[in-house]
Amino acid sequence: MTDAIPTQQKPIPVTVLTGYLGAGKTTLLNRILSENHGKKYAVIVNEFGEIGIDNDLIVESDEEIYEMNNGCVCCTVRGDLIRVVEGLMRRPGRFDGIIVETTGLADPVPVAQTFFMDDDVRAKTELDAVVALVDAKHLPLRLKDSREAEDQIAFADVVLINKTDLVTPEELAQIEDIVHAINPSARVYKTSRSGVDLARVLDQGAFNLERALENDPHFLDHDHDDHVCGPDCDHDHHHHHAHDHDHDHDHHHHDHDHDHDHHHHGAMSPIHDVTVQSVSLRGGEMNPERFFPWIQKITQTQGPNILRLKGIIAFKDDPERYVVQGVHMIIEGDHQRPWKDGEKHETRLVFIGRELDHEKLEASFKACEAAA
Ligand SMILES: Nc1nc2c(ncn2[C@@H]2O[C@H](COP(=O)(O)OP(=O)(O)OP(=O)(O)O)[C@@H](O)[C@H]2O)c(=O)[nH]1
Repeated sequence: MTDAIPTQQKPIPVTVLTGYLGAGKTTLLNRILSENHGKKYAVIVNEFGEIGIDNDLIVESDEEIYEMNNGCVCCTVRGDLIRVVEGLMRRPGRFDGIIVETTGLADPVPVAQTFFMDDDVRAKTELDAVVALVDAKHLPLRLKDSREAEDQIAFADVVLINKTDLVTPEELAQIEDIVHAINPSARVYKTSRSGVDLARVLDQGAFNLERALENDPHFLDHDHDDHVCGPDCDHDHHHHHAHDHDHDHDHHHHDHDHDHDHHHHGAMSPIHDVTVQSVSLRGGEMNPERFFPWIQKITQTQGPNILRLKGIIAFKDDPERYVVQGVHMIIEGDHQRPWKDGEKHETRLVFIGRELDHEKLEASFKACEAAA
């Protein structure tokens, strides 16, 4: 086309992936990025924990991945999200859709609101569906200790009850009942390893603004947008979460540097559950004979407090990166890919949980180093 007249672009569908820590969001994202569906997605991830492991767990693909900054989802992340989406919109035709993976502790409501509040974003995108992953094994526990888990299900258009391999048919039936009770209108599928026909997740046209407004009459209020979040930020959407201000001082020490213009004083964490904290450990090459017994012992003795652990492990004399991941007492590990030329053989490990003893974890972790 030589004509400079801009054509009206069809709004780009946006899929928001939500679900508690370790429920299977990245596993689903990796399926979307790996399957041969002939479509191109821009992916926006918002991770928790300052040493950026999540990004390393996403499969390598041609897809473009954008990171949102850690921060209070009410303002910092929303500002980031708008900037990223606006950037994408300047390149029409390059993407068939946008996928936003939120952190496991995030409330999906402010993320969804973003697509209605900024006029430019609203004109060019269309919230297609909020997809919630549920860890079938740990849902009963989550409903007891984490408000977010319930909010995520309640707000979803599509719910994947994942990890069906870890529960009995009776337990699974109970989980289904619970999910239906929390959200009677969601489309619900049972999955293992987030294995769902992507036609049931993408391009759903499922997001229902009326339902969102029924649940929260203030869903579209622009007041949310004008609000200047301070340390006492307590937005008036229907979820009231206490904000954690100071759990993790390192929180803003992340590698990428976004140009921020927010109004916080001091560190603001995306964690809405004040009892949850993260411990990030960095080290050199590990001795597998020390590391494996150590991590096993930690998950056995502190499993109930470990909501999530993930790490990229450099073992001495191992040409490949090793990934460990855990949720409570369930832990798995595997080689991921060869270390690249010039890549630093560094070990990074993040624990997210309650009552974690940073000093003890750090000291015992350091004792697993090959050079120790
Ligand atoms: N047994 C079993 N494990 C699963 C299943 N789905 C995912 N996992 C494992 O559970 C762990 C967490 O999966 P992720 O996809 O990273 O979960 P997530 O929701 O992205 O986690 P966060 O980003 O930390 O919130 C990984 O070790 C996965 O391999 C499943 O259906 N069954």
